[in-house]
Amino acid sequence: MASVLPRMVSASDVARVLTYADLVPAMERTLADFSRADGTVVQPVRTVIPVEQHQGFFLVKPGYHVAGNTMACKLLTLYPNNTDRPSHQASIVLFDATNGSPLAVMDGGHITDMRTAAASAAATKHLARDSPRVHAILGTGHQAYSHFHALNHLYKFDQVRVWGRTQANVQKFAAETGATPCATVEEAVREADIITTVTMSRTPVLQKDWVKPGSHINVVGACRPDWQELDPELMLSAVVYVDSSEAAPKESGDIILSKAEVYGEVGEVILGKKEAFKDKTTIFKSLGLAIEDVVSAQLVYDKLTTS
Ligand SMILES: NC(=O)C1=CN([C@@H]2O[C@H](COP(=O)(O)OP(=O)(O)OC[C@H]3O[C@@H](n4cnc5c(N)ncnc54)[C@H](O)[C@@H]3O)[C@@H](O)[C@H]2O)C=CC1
Ligand SMILES: O=C(O)C1=NCCCC1
Repeated sequence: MASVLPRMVSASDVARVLTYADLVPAMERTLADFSRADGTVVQPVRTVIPVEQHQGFFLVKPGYHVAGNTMACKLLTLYPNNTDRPSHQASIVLFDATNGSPLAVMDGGHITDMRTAAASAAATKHLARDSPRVHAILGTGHQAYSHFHALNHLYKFDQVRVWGRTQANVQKFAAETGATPCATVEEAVREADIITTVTMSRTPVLQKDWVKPGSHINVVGACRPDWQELDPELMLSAVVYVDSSEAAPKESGDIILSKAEVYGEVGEVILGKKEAFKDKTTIFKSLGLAIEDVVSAQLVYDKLTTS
């Protein structure tokens, strides 16, 4: 058979068909499937190549969802100093797992934003106390916007607060979303029920003393072994959940440098294998699973080919 060229899928194609209504339950199932550890998901810890000459990183993330017969690889660059383009740029190649043919080459930026936020929403659903009233977002970049929308999809908050290190960006985010702008992290997180850290910081931005006991914290930034977003005392005082207990001790500076114990994977909580300690302060340390990209890419492809 002659080779067939894969379909090109743009960011606007993705934005047209991908919704949190589909993605939050899909990521909930995917986190659980990953934690089955029975071969349902085949996924190595990602390869990260430092591009030292340009202060960047090149990440390669392949995954195969056996039960879903879905296979893809995300190629992602992380250039924290970019100013004229996004700090994270990605392409996802989706394959037909039956015969190995490439089906599509997709823009991976919007998928990364949305699937990360949907995974945090799924974790929050299982780890946060019921009826949270205040959500505090630290950071004003792509993930700040996607987490604002994904968490709003799940809950009706009385108030969403935002803090960022650049006040102009805080004001812009507030004007665009209706969130309450905050001048300091302490002001943003005071009495918050849910806190989401989505910064590119390499040193802690969130201190233990500012956090209400019993809150839930999604820690989404700091994907390098020497980067942190949280005060080590906060890490040590909370119950720490991760997406992958294989990747976390290799990749998460918040875990490695604080020496915090990982209680379990959020997927194990969803499966009922581990407890959700909702009465305690809970942390979901997200590093991002390749299988989240695989399942999201297949969802986009299915929607585009059936609509
Ligand atoms: N866990 C996961 O699956 C994923 C995690 N991420 C991580 O989430 C974080 C946010 O990603 P994006 O929103 O796409 O990036 P972005 O570049 O769009 O936004 C980064 C934000 O961090 C802020 N920032 C930079 N340095 C800071 C510092 N020293 N202190 C406080 N704030 C600082 C910037 O002002 C900006 O608001 C990054 O750390 C990124 O690597 C991104 C994608 C997936
Ligand atoms: O899974 C991803 O995609 C990412 N994870 C950590 C930060 C870079 C993007």
